[in-house]
Amino acid sequence: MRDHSQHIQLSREEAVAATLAALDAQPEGFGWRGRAAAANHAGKVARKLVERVSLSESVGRVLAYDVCAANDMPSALTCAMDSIALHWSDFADLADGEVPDTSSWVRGRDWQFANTGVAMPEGFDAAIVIEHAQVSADEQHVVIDAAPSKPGAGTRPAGSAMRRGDVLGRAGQLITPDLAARMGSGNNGSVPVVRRPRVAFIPTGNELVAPGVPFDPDRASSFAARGRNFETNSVLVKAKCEQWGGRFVPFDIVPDRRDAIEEAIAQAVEQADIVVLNAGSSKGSDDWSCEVMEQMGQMICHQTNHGPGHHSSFAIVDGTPIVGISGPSAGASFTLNFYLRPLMRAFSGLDPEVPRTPMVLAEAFPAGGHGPKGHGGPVRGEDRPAEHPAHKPGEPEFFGIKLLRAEHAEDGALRAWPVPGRPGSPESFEANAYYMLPNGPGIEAPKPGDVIWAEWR
Ligand SMILES: Nc1nc2c(c(=O)[nH]1)N[C@H]1C(S)=C(S)[C@@H](COP(=O)(O)OP(=O)(O)OC[C@H]3O[C@@H](n4cnc5c(N)ncnc54)[C@H](O)[C@@H]3O)O[C@H]1N2
Ligand code: MOO
Repeated sequence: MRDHSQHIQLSREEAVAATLAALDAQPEGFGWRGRAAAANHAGKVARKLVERVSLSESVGRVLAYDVCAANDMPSALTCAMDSIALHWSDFADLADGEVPDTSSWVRGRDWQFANTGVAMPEGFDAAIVIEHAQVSADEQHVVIDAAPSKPGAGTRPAGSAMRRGDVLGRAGQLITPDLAARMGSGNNGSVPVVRRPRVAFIPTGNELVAPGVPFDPDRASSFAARGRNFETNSVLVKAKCEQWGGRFVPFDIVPDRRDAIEEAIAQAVEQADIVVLNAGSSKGSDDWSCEVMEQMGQMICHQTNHGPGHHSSFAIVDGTPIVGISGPSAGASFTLNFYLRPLMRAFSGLDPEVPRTPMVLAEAFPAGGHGPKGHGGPVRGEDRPAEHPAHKPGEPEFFGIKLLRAEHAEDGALRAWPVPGRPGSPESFEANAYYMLPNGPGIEAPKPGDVIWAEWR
C-alpha cells in the first residue's frame, strides 16, 4: 500500500496559486492570465489561445487583442436631429435669433429635409429641429421661427464619435452587448477572442455505470445493480464547464486500473487545456490517481484543507493542469467551483479569483462535527486522524463548507441563514450560497450579525 504520510496539503488559495505559477513557469509559457494580465497584456496572448468569432457571437467572450475602428464615425457630416438643413451663410449677417424671409426659398437649393443620424444633404452646413419649421402641404416651401446658433449647429462632424485607428476594445476586456455594438460601429464584423478552454473529464471507478441503464440485480458486471453507482459527475462538469465558457471533452468511465488511468490522462492532455480526473484520490486499495499523476508529471498537492473536497489534488502533466477531485457529486460540485473555475477563468484571460459577497449572518451555524467521545460519537478507529496540520497557531486548521440561504431582508441587507443538512441531502437543495467556516484551536465561528464573505452556489 502507498505511504500517504508525505502527501502535500495546501489551502484552497495556495493550491490555485501554485498551479497557476507552475503553468506560468512552463517553457512554452501559458499565454497570459490573471489580474495584471487583464490590465495590460496586449500582444502577449499565445496564438494557440486565439480565435476569431463573428461580432454577433462575441458577447461574453474575452478580447484577445485590442480592436480598433476601421473607419471614422460618423463617416460624413451628419444631422443630429430630425431637421431642416440650412446654409449658415443665410444667417451670418442677421442679428441673434433673427430669421430670414424664406418666401422665395427653393427646396434642395436653400433648404432641405435632413433626419437624425443621416448624412447632411450635400452643401448644407447647419440645421434646426423640424419642430421650428412650418412646411407647406406640397413640401416645397418652408417658414421657420428659429435660427441656428453657429456654422455646423445641429450637425455632427465626421469622426466625432470615433476616428479610424481609435482603440475601441482592449485585450483582456470582457465583451458586453454595448462593447460589441461599439466595435461594430467601427466596422468590425468579427473580432479576435480568447479560445474557449477545453475541459476533459475522466470519471474513474469500477463501481460506476452511466445513469439510465436497465437494473438487473443478477448481472452486476454489466448492468446497474447492487453495489453499482451512477456516474453523475460528467453531467455536473459539462454543465459547469459550459456555464463558465468552456468546451467539454467527455471520456468514458475508466476502470480502477493504473494502466487505464495513465492511458486516459495521456489522451486527455493531448486534447484539452485542463483535465479533471475524478475519484481514486484517497487512501483505498484501488485509488491510483495520485500515484499516476506523480509518475506522469509534477505533483502540486495531494489534498486540501477543507471538506467536502479534502482529497482535491493538482498536477501538471505535459504542460496541462490536472485537477483531481473526489467522488460524489455533492462534494465534487464545490471542488469544481474552487478549482476548475479559477483555472478556466485564467485560461480565458479573466482574474482567476472567484468573487465573494458580504452577507450578514442571520443565525449561528449549528454545532457541527462529531459528538463527544463516549456519547455516541465515533471511536478512534472510525475517525480520520488530522493530516498535515501544518498551519500556524491561530490560523484555521480546516474549513467546513456551510450551506446558506441568502436573501435580501426588508432593511435591504443581504442576510444569510445556515441551511441544515450535509451537501447532497434533500434540505441542501434550498441553499443558494455557501461559506467556508474555519475551525481549529483558537478559531471562533462568526456570530449572528457578523458580516461573512460567502460565495454564490
Ligand atoms: N480511510 C479513509 N477513507 C476515506 C477518506 C480518508 O481520508 N481516509 N476520505 C473520504 C473522503 S472525504 C472522500 S471524498 C473519499 C474520496 O475518495 P476518492 O476520491 O478516492 O473517491 P472514491 O472512493 O473513488 O469514490 C467515493 C464515492 O464517490 C462516487 N463517485 C466517484 N466518481 C463518481 C462519479 N463520476 N459520479 C458519481 N459518483 C462518483 C463513488 O462511487 C463512491 O461512492 O474517500 C473517503 N474515504
Ligand atoms: O473529500 Mo471528501 O469530498 O471531504 O467528502
